[in-house]
Amino acid sequence: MEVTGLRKSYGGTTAVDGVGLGVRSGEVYALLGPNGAGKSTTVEVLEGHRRRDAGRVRVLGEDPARAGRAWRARIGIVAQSATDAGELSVREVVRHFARYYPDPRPVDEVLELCGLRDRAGARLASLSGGQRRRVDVALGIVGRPELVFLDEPTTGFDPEARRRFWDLVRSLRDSGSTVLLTTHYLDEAEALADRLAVIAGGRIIAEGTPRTVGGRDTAPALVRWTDGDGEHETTSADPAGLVVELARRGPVRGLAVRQPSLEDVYLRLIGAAA
Ligand SMILES: Nc1ncnc2c1ncn2[C@@H]1O[C@H](COP(=O)(O)OP(=O)(O)OP(=O)(O)O)[C@@H](O)[C@H]1O
Repeated sequence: MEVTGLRKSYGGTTAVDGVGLGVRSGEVYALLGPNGAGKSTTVEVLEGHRRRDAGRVRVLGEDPARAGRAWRARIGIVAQSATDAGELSVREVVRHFARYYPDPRPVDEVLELCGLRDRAGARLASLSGGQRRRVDVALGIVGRPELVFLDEPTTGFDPEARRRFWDLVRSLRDSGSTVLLTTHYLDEAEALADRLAVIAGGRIIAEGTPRTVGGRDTAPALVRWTDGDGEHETTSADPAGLVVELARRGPVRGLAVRQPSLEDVYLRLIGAAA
């Protein structure tokens, strides 16, 4: 995916204000940002579901605004709003969607991958919120997509379901799919993303790997220790040097060195952009 100068307004509200990004084939790319930052609008333009006001967009070599059925069969979408087909069973709805694609995954494989095998015969209306969300994911991957859009896919998942879903995303990547993920869970971005971008006010304010974004790898570290004078805590741009110095001074207990977490960096970036 290649995006430059993407803009979109709704009436007087500027939702996306000059976004540029590139997603390489086979990577998991996460878009992070607060509510209303412009993530879904960006994703919807890339999916071909929303018209843009300006900018150049290429997805799998085509402009989503003009791409046809064959292009659509190569992408999978898990949108924010849930599927509504309450009277059908889980298996029926997955089988139904599989018919839209030229080379679908076997229905049982999809149910297994999404942790829905035990609920295959249940009507959608009888599922819990998290189980419904898994059906959305199942419908997004049944077509064996080259590119998968996951817009806040694990909202409402319990911790075990979230871990299973992470395994599913990794197996999608291992099978060669490219994944664009939006999420509010920073641990999810850290666990899954090869690269990520932070978006605020319709602009990308930082981009990098989970380890390096926003200067995370070079930011001062928090160092805590206890010695004969009591407990101490300080930030240091040279934590290794500080630790050597502390060891030279005398016995130290409870030594901990903590680099900023992705959440620390994210909150700093968002705060600076506000
Ligand atoms: N259909 C619409 N009509 C009018 N304004 C809209 C519409 N969709 C989004 N907006 C506005 O555009 C801005 C960006 O919204 P968008 O849904 O892209 O943000 P988001 O980053 O996906 O937020 P969230 O994390 O809450 O899903 C917001 O100010 C929102 O109110």
